[in-house]
Amino acid sequence: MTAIDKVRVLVVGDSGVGKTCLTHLIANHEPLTSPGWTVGASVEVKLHEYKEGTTSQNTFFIELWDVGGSISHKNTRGVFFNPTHGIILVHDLTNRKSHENLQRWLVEILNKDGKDVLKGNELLDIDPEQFLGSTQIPILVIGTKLDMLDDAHKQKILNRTSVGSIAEQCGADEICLNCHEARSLASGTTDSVKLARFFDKVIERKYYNRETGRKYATNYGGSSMATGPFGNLPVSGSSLAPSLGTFSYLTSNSVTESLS
Ligand SMILES: Nc1nc2c(ncn2[C@@H]2O[C@H](COP(=O)(O)OP(=O)(O)OP(=O)(O)O)[C@@H](O)[C@H]2O)c(=O)[nH]1
Repeated sequence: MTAIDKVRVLVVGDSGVGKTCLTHLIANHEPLTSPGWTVGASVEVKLHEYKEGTTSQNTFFIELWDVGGSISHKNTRGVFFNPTHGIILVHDLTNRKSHENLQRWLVEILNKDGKDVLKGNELLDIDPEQFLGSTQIPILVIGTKLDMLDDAHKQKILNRTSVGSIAEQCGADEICLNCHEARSLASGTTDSVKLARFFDKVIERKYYNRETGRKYATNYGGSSMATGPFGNLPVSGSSLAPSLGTFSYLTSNSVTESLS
């Protein structure tokens, strides 16, 4: 019998940047071309192999919380931010403003009352490195709609360094992709490796002792139940692969919590 630990990753960014398409691609390995507008938050779940191929390999649930980006829900979406074990900051490569706004998203998540960094509605000049220092929450920056750039612009983006970008300021990796293309995150690609490394970091921060590298003990009540993303779920234990069938509704259907 087995129990599977979970981490909660927020997927945030302005409305329309492609968070729902991206979340679907990460969780299902296939594109979603006609997403609905997200009201509140929708959750997709995937199984991730921590440090795959090493002696430390272990299976975890990753909950991907796709938080609706509409400004009209700004005052209420804070309910989705706790706890936060990792953050995926999403921007649209064809919309520079959506990249500039990522700093606001960080402020909103990490400093919910905006104290010291917001003056009225204006963002004061903050240093994300210092701002993040105490939290050490792993961050990944993803630029979407790569397919909508002309070749010259695409090359420029793919060849640019992260100097001065929010990714550099946060010490984060950066991925640029087309969410409508399954191959964008196909296993073995550089971007899929970056994504796996990010999930490993999130898991490590929550479940592993930094000094010893050992996993903290987790204590579950029933040995025939796994703590699933939305509560306890029966697990067949002898092999993980068959149990995936039991969980398939979690990965194929989104759960939407409406705030309105
Ligand atoms: N061409 C192209 N279109 C994309 C890509 N990613 C998303 N889109 C499109 O962008 C639009 C918005 O995508 P969503 O995933 O709903 O965006 P969102 O960030 O979840 O939006 P909210 O729910 O309002 O927060 C949809 O029409 C998507 O099909 C991409 O990589 N390339």
